[in-house]
Amino acid sequence: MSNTTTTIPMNSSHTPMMQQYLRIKAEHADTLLFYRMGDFYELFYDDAKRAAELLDITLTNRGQSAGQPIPMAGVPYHAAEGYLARLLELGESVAVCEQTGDPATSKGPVERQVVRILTPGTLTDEALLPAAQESLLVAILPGSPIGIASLDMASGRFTVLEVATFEQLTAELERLQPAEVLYPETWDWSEQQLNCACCRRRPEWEFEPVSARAILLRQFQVAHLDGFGITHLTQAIGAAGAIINYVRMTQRAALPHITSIVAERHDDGILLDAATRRNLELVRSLSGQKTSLFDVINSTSTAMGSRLLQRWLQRPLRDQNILNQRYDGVATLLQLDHAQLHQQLRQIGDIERILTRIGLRTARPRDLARLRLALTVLPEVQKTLDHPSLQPWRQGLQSFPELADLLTQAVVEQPPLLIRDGGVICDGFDEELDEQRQLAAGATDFLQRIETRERQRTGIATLKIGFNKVHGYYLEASRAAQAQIPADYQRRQTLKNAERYIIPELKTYEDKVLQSQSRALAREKWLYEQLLEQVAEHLVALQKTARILAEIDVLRCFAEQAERYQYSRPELTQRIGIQLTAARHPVIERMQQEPFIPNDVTLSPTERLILITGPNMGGKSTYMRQTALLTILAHCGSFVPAERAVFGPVDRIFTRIGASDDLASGRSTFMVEMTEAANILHNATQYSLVLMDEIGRGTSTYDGLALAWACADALLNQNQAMTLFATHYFELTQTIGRAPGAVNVHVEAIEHEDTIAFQHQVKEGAASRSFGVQVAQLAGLPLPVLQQAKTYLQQLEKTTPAKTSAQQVQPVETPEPVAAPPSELEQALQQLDINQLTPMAALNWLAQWQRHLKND
Ligand SMILES: Nc1ncnc2c1ncn2[C@@H]1O[C@H](COP(=O)(O)OP(=O)(O)OP(=O)(O)O)[C@@H](O)[C@H]1O
Repeated sequence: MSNTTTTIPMNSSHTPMMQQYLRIKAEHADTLLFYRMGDFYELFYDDAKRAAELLDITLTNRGQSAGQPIPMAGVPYHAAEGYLARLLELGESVAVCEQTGDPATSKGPVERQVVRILTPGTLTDEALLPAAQESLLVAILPGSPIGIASLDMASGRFTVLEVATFEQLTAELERLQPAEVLYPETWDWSEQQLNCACCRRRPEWEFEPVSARAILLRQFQVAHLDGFGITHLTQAIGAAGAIINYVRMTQRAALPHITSIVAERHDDGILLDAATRRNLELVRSLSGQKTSLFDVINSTSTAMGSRLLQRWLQRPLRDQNILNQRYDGVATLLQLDHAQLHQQLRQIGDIERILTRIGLRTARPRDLARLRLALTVLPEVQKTLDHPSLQPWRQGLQSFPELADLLTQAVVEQPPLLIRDGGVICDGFDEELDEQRQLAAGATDFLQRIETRERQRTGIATLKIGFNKVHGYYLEASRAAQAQIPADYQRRQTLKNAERYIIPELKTYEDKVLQSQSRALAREKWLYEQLLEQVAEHLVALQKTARILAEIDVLRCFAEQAERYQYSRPELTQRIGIQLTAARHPVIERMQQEPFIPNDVTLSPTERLILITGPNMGGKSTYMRQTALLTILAHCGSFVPAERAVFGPVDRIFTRIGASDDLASGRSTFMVEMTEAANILHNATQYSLVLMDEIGRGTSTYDGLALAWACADALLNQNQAMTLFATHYFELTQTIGRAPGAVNVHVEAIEHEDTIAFQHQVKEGAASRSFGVQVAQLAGLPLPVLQQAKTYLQQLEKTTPAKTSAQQVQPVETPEPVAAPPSELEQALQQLDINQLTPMAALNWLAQWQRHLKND
């Protein structure tokens, strides 16, 4: 965010223009001011220095004012969009100040006004917005509860929710990834805490719930907010009011495209905390490469579909009815010609954002041409979707034949970029426009006749009529033809090789041409505005259609993925648990050359903690992550990469994966690890899926082991969560791994002549060792170091056998809740039916056991 404090004294010794500039700048102290001067936007003083630095443009001086040189930098008006886009991407905001007065009639500097303020979270211009991503404006009202409102200005989607804690707020911010955050000025959170490059403190009163309510009532033109189901969300209403206030201030226009507000409940979706979202790389990969879940499954046909897919992945739903409806949709689309639907949707394009620009009356001619194409394709889409299980979507899809006709009649096939240049409205659409155009064209014809006539009169074959802004129409002849110039020609301009002349007749027609041209342009502009008004009358219905099309686009993408990669339809049940048969990791299976080995997962109340051991690189993390990713995919409505997948209710997914220092906030690897673990232990329930990867490894062996043990125990016996627990502490396989409700599994590896081959197959039972040294060898650790490590390992195994055998961990006291697992002998004894036992059989039984124990 910029801090452009202009250090210029306001005094009357400035030139009149600088006085005007400084007056306007004073009202926009914290934004860059683009001040229109002719064909340029100029920036002055500190703004100029900042823009020159950020945009790498030349910093110059524009004379002096008040005895001081004025630093200045400028960008050409026609190329402004590119520069604006860069500034906004850097988190800057820009106030655009245009000339609003008529230079011809102005005394002193022409009148200027700020017509719009562009901020990262309030963009609607196609050129300034990333197509595939939302740019959300979020407002936060801290308190109890915390109110959150978010607006996607470019589509008009406006939502509110309330959360109880700051952790939940952080999780929501991680989900929303706002482009800009507003919060009360008295609140002291930093940009880093808010996870946003552009944070703005706004006056407290803008968040005041009573006046915020009044603002919303006015915006939606309703008497109360009951219809939106948000009446009780006082804090969220405060935040929503602040958003409308801010957007009105920046747009300086009505906001007709914001027609409703939706209340989200924090727990409607599977809750994912901030760390989990990052760790699972749902829509962004940690490395910044294109390998997030979204990247691999996104095959949507429209940008609005791609943005919706990201929203769904960020907020998996819990409502099984909606999910089943989506599965039905995907299953049906699989049967239909979804390639054809893809083609149709591609033609429909990003109408969601076009509609917003129509609402704001900033739509450009090509927006209307694209909307026209979309409306023409719509009946075909309706036909494609004519199927009973697609009714939930098909029903809401309207077609707009009259509007399509209107746009066909009104707008030319390939309109120019801007209405300013004319040529947008079709001939025959409006009589008056036709008349003006004919006049302009007639006069042009006349000019051509003059040209032919004068060529004949003078005998100069190259004589031609031209036009420029300074001299108007002129006759141009080459220097060589000077001798043939008649006496009634008046010389106007001398060029290197030519002379330009006027004759009185030319001037008369010049006026006619210019007048009729400018009248035609004015009429065209007026007609265009009328056209926008007419389309805007259907805005609400069109927006609804756009929303449905975006959903269809995502479901079609799910169908395509399911078909291409053999995904299957998930089954949902009310019984707690997750069962996956032959499940695959949706990202890794596509990224790597080697075939992916599918694995099963069974989580249920009786097998609720799976303790995973095995060598480094064996596939433990992959196994855990794929379970979470499949759960998320299924709860978006997608099919999943597994032969069979059954999900009971899931309320949250927690992960404690990977080790990263959070140096920015001064937390070490171990501290981050423990903070995340604490969050899990406080919040996980029996419906939660918990992934714990090598907890405790950030500290000393015994501390780590003790912590891992205690965490696993709590998850198993207190939280009773569905837990996947990967560890290198083999001791746990003998303790926790044998407790009721827990199972040991291991990933296989085969050791061969000092090296190791990974099977990536998850099997029952515990692994025996880690193969750390062998994996280090694969990683290319120098041979002498490896040999040394092997020697140390042998020594350690002799002197500190605690690392390798279960009995050796006895000194570590078993925590209370873990029942010591019955030994084989105890189990056999329990099962023995004494009443059925003869003395001889009893003796035999004893002897058998003694032999068995001696052999061991
Ligand atoms: N089921 C599988 N099929 C094929 N390849 C797999 C499978 N699982 C894992 N891999 C491959 O093995 C690599 C290592 O897997 P992963 O990171 O899950 O191992 P790990 O056991 O968690 O290792 P560490 O203990 O070092 O963290 C993966 O990047 C992937 O390339």
